[in-house]
Amino acid sequence: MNYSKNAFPFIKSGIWRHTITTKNSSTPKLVQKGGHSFFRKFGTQIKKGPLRRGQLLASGSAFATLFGLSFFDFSNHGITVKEVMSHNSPKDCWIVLNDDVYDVTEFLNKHPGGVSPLMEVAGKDATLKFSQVHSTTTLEKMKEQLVFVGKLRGKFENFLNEEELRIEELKTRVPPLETIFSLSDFESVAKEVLPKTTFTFFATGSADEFTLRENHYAYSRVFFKPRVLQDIEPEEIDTSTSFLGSKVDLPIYVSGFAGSRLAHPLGEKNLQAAAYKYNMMQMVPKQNSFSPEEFYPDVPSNQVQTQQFHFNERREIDEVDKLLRDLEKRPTIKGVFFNVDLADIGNREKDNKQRIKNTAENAGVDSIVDHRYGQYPKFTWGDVEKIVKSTSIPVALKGVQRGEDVVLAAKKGIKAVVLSNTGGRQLDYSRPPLEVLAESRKMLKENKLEEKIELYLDGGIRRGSDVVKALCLGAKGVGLGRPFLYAMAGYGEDGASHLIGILKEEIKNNMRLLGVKRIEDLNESFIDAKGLNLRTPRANDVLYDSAYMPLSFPEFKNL
Ligand code: HEM
Ligand SMILES: Cc1cc2nc3c(=O)[nH]c(=O)nc-3n(C[C@H](O)[C@H](O)[C@H](O)COP(=O)(O)O)c2cc1C
Repeated sequence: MNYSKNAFPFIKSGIWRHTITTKNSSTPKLVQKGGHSFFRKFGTQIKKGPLRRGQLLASGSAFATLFGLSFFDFSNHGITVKEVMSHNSPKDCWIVLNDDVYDVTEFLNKHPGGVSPLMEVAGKDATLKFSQVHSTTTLEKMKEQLVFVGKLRGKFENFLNEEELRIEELKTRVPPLETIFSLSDFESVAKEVLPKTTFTFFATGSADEFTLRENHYAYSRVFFKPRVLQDIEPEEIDTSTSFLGSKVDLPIYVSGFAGSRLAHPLGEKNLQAAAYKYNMMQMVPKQNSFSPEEFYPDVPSNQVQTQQFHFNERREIDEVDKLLRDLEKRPTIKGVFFNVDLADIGNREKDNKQRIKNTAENAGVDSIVDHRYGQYPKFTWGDVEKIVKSTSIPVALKGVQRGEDVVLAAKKGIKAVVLSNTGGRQLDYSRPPLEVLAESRKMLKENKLEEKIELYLDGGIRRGSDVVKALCLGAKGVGLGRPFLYAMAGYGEDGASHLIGILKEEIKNNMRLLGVKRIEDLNESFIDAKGLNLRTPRANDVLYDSAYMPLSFPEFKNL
């Protein structure tokens, strides 16, 4: 399957016309609830609502063929849609993936993403939802865990539900990109144009979200000490630096995360293109929704990328050599970042609540019990040592959270660490990475190891000033996660590029005002970080706070 952007130039417009032309949807509603009706304009066609998936473009079937789908099946063999739909409970759950019907009842409690995402598509065609989070590789690797029932006969009649209709309409009138001035502006648009379940998956953190909030607020505890009257021409400001030996034009990178295709159909490809445009590093996620065969043909050989990887099963640790050999052959990959804060999945309570609510509604049951804990395999310093010895690729760790571990990593030949708590999605009350950075720099200096390892950090970075503060405290570079998802949600690749442009200008502006010409000249003398560890009252950050979603309490039933 080729998802090359050139094949679908209109996708760049940010309007997801094609998403409603496929038959493979996760929301098969045989009747349109509520009878919404309004005029909608698509190119030269004007349609009057309620929209049916597949109804849209005159060339719908040709389009579907491009996606490797066929709308009609005239054979009498296979399993009917009605039959599939009757297997929609936790005790008897079938789903359809690419016209193959699977019984996933046994798999429900083994699914690393939990029971509820599967129950959301119980008795339905799960192809689209699956492809938004997984690549075809995931299915191939795990097929033996699913029970193949047979081929689907016919097609699901899919209508857009009310939320989807509202979103499609909103997407035709998102604010012009020129009116997006900050990363928070992107977030406000994303909150409107993403389904609630998706926004909740992106935005929320674990438990009471103290870490999620502190990640960001830590930056507000550091102030600048500008140097005045410097002999610097405005155009002399240079934001370039080097990451793991490769030159990049910005000290920021797009982090590796799941779910890009939930934000936009071209997900990670948008990020790759925008990162290349700015010569900014892209960390390619393990959970890339494109398989390597779909993803890498579009990647120029001089792009700067790294690979993020985590282990879902022990087998993957034992077979890590294969991964390393593959990565060694990829010219763009400058390092591999292994997650080290995944001894268990974080308690993402808000996300789970939202999913369970959705799922229970869809499945017509009161509640769903989700088992997500205790699924990750043991991954130790011993494994890390073996990996370092067995590859020529620089090995790095993502998710380090204390100075002692940074020192240990440097001693064991690790080339870089990302000080990260996975954006507040793992252990709540983990400290903000900015604090860990200050601690780590000090401990590396004490151990004379500061030249041995590069320090990166991510979590809560929303302004150029945040970036500059982290660099002053000794970070080589900083990663961003959610802002890229939000930018893509409203505007696809253009949004991702605009986001980088905003940060670049903010960084340059901060450097000019600080009296600093080059990234390597930023140091601790430019900041006052005395308050960094004082997690005491703070001034409200209005933009950040207004986008924040509070945790909700259980609701009474409507009888
Ligand atoms: C039946 C076939 C499926 C298989 C074999 C499968 C496999 C997996 C695997 C291996 C992961 C862990 C990924 C990682 O941590 O690297 C995962 C996570 C996940 N899956 Fe699935 N999955 C399936 C179906 C689905 C469907 C149909 C949905 C959505 C409706 C879904 C949604 C998710 C989500 C939301 C996550 C968690 C992502 C995260 O928190 O990072 N999965 N799945
Ligand atoms: C929706 C979502 C999914 C994520 N998935 C992963 C993942 O699969 N692997 C990983 O290492 N980090 C993952 N992350 C964490 C990011 O890589 C990054 O550490 C974090 O988002 C940085 O915080 P920020 O979002 O505040 O910028 C995910 C983050 C989000 C928001």
